[in-house]
Amino acid sequence: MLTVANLIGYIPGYKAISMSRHLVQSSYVISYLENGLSELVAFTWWLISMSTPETKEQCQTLAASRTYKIVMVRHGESEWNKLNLFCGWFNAELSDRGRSEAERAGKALKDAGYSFDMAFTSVLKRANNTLEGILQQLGQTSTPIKKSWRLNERHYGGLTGLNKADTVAKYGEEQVAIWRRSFDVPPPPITPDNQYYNVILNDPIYNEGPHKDQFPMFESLKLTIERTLPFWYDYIVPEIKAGKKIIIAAHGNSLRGIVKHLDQMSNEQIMGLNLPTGIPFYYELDSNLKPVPNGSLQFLGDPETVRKAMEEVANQGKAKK
Ligand SMILES: O=C(O)[C@@H](CO)OP(=O)(O)O
Repeated sequence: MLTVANLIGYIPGYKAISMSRHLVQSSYVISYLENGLSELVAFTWWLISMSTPETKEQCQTLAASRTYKIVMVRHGESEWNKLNLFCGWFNAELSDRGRSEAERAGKALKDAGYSFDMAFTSVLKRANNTLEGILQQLGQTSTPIKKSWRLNERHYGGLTGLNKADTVAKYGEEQVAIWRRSFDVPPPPITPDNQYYNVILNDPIYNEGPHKDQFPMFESLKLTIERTLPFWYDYIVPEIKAGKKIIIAAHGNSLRGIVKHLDQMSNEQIMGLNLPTGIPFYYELDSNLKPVPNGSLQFLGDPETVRKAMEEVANQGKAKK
């Protein structure tokens, strides 16, 4: 009788499948999928392999022991970081230092042996150009890139364009710290008299969303997470689970949202985290996308450089000396 099993058994290269049940393991399915052979054949094979309780258990054990490494990087220094201005959704350029940071990040990733199948970034050019700089160093400029406003920096509302140290002088360090790092206290909304109101609202980078009716006028970290996590689940998680090696080039606060989620940090814990510009970090996640032991937030940089760079970001919200 011509069954699917027999049929597969007669396809050269797949004969072994029907000869030995021991060979039927999910790792073979994964490797065949990764090698680009017919997904249909691999899927049929998987269906057959799942038909015995032992192999089903083997599959489950193998799947559960699989880990995933993902890399994230905050963009290099922007022109507005350099001027110490609240930037948010304004589309600032990278500074010269920012471009060098991107180049250095790419070199560090190359030296550590990284390569990527897929990249994610915001619609803001400081993150896009950082990613391009990294991919250039890796010799991987044809890596598919998915951009989304959901990975943007938080919208800094009425603070957009203000100097951080001047804002400290006017409102005090404590208030500025609350605006910058509290979990759910938003900055005041941006209003039409702000010179960047129309520049941001009518920027063609937002043609694909968000819709004008839902365009944010301010965002706390909580609100930022509420629009970043749907993108994480809908677009990033499926690629991670498909075994793709991914990099996310985004922003201080959109990445703090992802870090908070992955590490299940409390609202208080996340307040203390300042991500440095242009220093890549990675996570190693288990099959439930929870960090494995020692798998959370590992920077690719020497600890002293990372510490100083984090301190520099924290100090942007302090009074001028
Ligand atoms: O101004 C901004 O958009 C962000 C990041 O540059 O600043 P902060 O570190 O104050 O959240």
